Amino acid sequence: MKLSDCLKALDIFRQEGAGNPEIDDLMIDSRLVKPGSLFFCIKGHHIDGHRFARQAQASGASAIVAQDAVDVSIPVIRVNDTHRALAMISDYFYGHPSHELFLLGVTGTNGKTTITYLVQAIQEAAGINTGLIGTMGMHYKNKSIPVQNTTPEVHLIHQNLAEMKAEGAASVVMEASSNALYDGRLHGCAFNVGIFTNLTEDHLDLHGTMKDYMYAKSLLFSQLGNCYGTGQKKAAVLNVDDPASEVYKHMTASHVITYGINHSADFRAKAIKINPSGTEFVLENAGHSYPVSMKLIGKFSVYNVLAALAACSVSGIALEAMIHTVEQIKGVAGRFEPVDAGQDFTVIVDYSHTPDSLENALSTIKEFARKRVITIAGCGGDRERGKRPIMAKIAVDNSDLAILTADNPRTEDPEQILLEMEAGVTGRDYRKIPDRREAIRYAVDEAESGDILLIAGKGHEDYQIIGTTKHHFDDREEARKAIRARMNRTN
Ligand SMILES: CC(=O)N[C@H]1[C@@H](OP(=O)(O)OP(=O)(O)OC[C@H]2O[C@@H](n3ccc(=O)[nH]c3=O)[C@H](O)[C@@H]2O)O[C@H](CO)[C@@H](O)[C@@H]1O[C@H](C)C(=O)N[C@@H](C)C(=O)N[C@H](CCC(=O)O)C(=O)O
Ligand SMILES: Nc1ncnc2c1ncn2[C@@H]1O[C@H](COP(=O)(O)OP(=O)(O)OP(=O)(O)O)[C@@H](O)[C@H]1O
Ligand SMILES: N[C@H](CCC[C@H](N)C(=O)O)C(=O)O
Ligand SMILES: [Mg+2]
Repeated sequence: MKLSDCLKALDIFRQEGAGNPEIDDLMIDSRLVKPGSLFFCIKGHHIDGHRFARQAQASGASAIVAQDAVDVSIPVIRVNDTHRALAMISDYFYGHPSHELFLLGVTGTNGKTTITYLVQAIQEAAGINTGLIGTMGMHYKNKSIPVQNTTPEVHLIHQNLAEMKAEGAASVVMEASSNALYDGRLHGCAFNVGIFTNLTEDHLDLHGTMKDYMYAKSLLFSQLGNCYGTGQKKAAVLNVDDPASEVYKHMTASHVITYGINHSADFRAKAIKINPSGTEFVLENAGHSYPVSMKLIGKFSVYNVLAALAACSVSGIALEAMIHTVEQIKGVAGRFEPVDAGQDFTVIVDYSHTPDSLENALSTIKEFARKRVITIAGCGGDRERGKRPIMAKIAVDNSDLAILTADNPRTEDPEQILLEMEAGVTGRDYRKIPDRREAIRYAVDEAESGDILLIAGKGHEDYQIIGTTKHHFDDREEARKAIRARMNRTN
């Protein structure tokens, strides 16, 4: 596409330097620039991308988009906000893919990934080809593309939506992280359905206060429903048991569908029974009751299923068919995933990396624990610090034995993170084992017949980030190795 065509996406800009080069792709990282790239200078959280304009030119960039002056000899498009221009140009460059897809976005502190998998499974079973974008990558048909972010950068979103559409997707379900909503990574995405899970403490390093965190998430709902009469169905799917829904309800111009357990809702679960191999409940919808018996475990899983059912009802899929699909789902990788290597105690790997999710995981376990509960927990480095003492307290107070350890210390000192966690622990005994591998071995060796060991925080992750290096590390593999080693010693 010619530069002048790309610029049709912008209403306000100024071109410095003559020329109308061909644009082959859109880039925000100078290290990835190729001949023909249009390079956008983004002011990031850490670095100002304008510093790399010359490097982009040296790598063959055709033109630059910048909000500040840059010293290059290729055409420069000056705009007020480069990131916004990136969103507008990407949407145009890739042919407005989100307008032709049934696009669902999921926001909330916990449950986003799980709900995207549920929605994809329900829609696929109903014959709606569905792509997925989220924490565990971008997936469509047999293709998987790894991601750096739960919600990728805006040009990657539009590019991948276009590819999914070209390969036959009718719908895409994606996670809308608060960081991404706030940073504008979802600008230009025409969502049909916005789903809200819950709002509890996380990411206050970026958002500052819970109120600002709540408003960042509201951006998904204010993007919905401003185009009546287009034939596009739109709905906000809100959790009535979370007070933030009351705010979001007023922020969307679209239809609202509610779900919940504690209050009256369009999709409501009652008579919930949790056991070690699944959960049963009665779904109430439009005056009818439907028994549900699923393999997913816990009250939080009931919330996720209600959200997915409510969201998929927008496409008109029959409720009985949706329930049938949900009942077949075995689980989502790293979310309450059992590890069975023939041991006589239970091991559960779970991606609970927030206070609320850890509390939920432990309260679910308590529903069926007959003997001791052993918990391994850590907190990520270069992430919100306020949650550290809270998570440590939850782990220690709700376990017979808690082991505090490292979880992606990144550029922070793991010992310092542990000290901040320990500040929240009062009066009860716990162990501190900074090396996560050692912590897992210790816990496995301590476990006795019938105990439950929860390894929290990393779920599906197959790495431990130390400094800026990703080392291979998988809680499920480590648990298996530790169990085998223990069995070999005792045999
Ligand atoms: C703190 C934060 O949000 N960072 C995101 C942000 O990067 P940044 O603002 O730090 O970028 P920067 O390093 O300052 O660089 C500025 C610009 O210079 C460019 N650059 C930089 C170096 C160079 O040599 N050449 C060059 O061109 C960069 O490509 C960038 O365009 O923009 C990048 C591109 O979109 C993101 O990948 C990056 O996510 C980092 C990896 C991250 O850890 N983000 C977390 C906090 C996050 O967003 N998490 C949420 C999930 C949360 C949840 O699920 O609960 C997510 O959606 O992933
Ligand atoms: N509805 C829910 N309410 C509270 N906790 C939940 C809920 N669903 C899942 N969890 C807990 O949160 C963990 C993470 O779940 P999931 O990956 O689905 O959330 P997420 O919102 O995608 O997280 P991330 O912000 O890292 O992308 C799970 O392992 C489980 O412990
Ligand atoms: N999406 C979350 C994932 C946290 C996972 C945990 N293992 C950690 O590294 O803190 C984040 O980026 O904050
Ligand atoms: Mg996720």
